Amino acid sequence: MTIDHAFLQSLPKVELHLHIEGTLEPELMFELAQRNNVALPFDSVDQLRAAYQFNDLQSFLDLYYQGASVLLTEQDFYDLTWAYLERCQQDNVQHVEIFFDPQTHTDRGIAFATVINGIKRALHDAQQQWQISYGIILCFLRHLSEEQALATLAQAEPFKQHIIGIGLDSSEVGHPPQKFARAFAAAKQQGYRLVAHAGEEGPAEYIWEALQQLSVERIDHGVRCVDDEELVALLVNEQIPLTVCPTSNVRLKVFEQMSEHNLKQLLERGLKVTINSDDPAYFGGYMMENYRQVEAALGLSTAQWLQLSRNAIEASFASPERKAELLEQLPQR
Ligand code: HPA
Ligand SMILES: [Zn+2]
Repeated sequence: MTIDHAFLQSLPKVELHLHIEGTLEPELMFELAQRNNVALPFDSVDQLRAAYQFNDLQSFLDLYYQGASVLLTEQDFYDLTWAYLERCQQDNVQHVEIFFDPQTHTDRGIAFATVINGIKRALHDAQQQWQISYGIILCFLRHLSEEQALATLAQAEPFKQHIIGIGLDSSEVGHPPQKFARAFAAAKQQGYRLVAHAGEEGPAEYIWEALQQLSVERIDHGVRCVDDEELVALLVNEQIPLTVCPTSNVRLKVFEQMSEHNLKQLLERGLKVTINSDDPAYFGGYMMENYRQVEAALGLSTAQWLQLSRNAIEASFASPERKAELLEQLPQR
């Protein structure tokens, strides 16, 4: 049968790779800039959106960190997160594990508490209103030092009950996972679940390092694993989830166009692939748009769509009860 919009919409979705700062739409950025008296180097929403032409990860990160400068108060973080959750509701996303980058904010003098309390309150409200379940994952910025990561981990301590895991993001090449081996060991000892970005622009070797030296349970992106057969075999055998971000990969030129994306190949080789939106305000696609573009370019079967959905539920850090609830919602075909 052909895959139609109604079928994709009906799939119970789980988002495992989403940077909350990457959901800041230009309209909200301008609204917050005005509210907080922050100057933006753009005259209009249209001019800002026109600047979203990226050559690689770094060209995106430069704008992404600049955009975050409008976020000052707890209400700003609430409004940011709430706007994202409204989109989740539209796209039938029922469980989210969102990344936040505390260092982007604490380095500007914003209190850790301001950031996490705003994010947390919006997630709590969405759970009440729409039964969306959630986890919060704190990411270390890998272009900064391991000492700074350890200091951030210490700052997180009073909020530990609100944070399910630790991740690693920002500029990948030149900042291998092993740089954060001690920080991840400390996080593991404190009981956090562990994930890391690896194999987006960086080599397959970084995926090995994330697994062996950081002990992560999931790999964020990971699409470059195909360069190493032994690694692919391990990822398949251990069923280590890859949180793949199709529109992000095309916009950051990891793949020139969606038809060249290796997602279908990864799936056919038995890797535990999931689909995620990464930074949807910058890459032009929330979950349904990612599903739609993948289907249009790669044409997956019904069984493959169900597999992707099942993978995301199983790969999540949701409770066994919640996972069972989500699995029950998969269409029977
Ligand atoms: O895709 C990404 N990669 C690395 N760092 C990031 N920070 C936001 N998005 C990303
Ligand atoms: Zn990411």
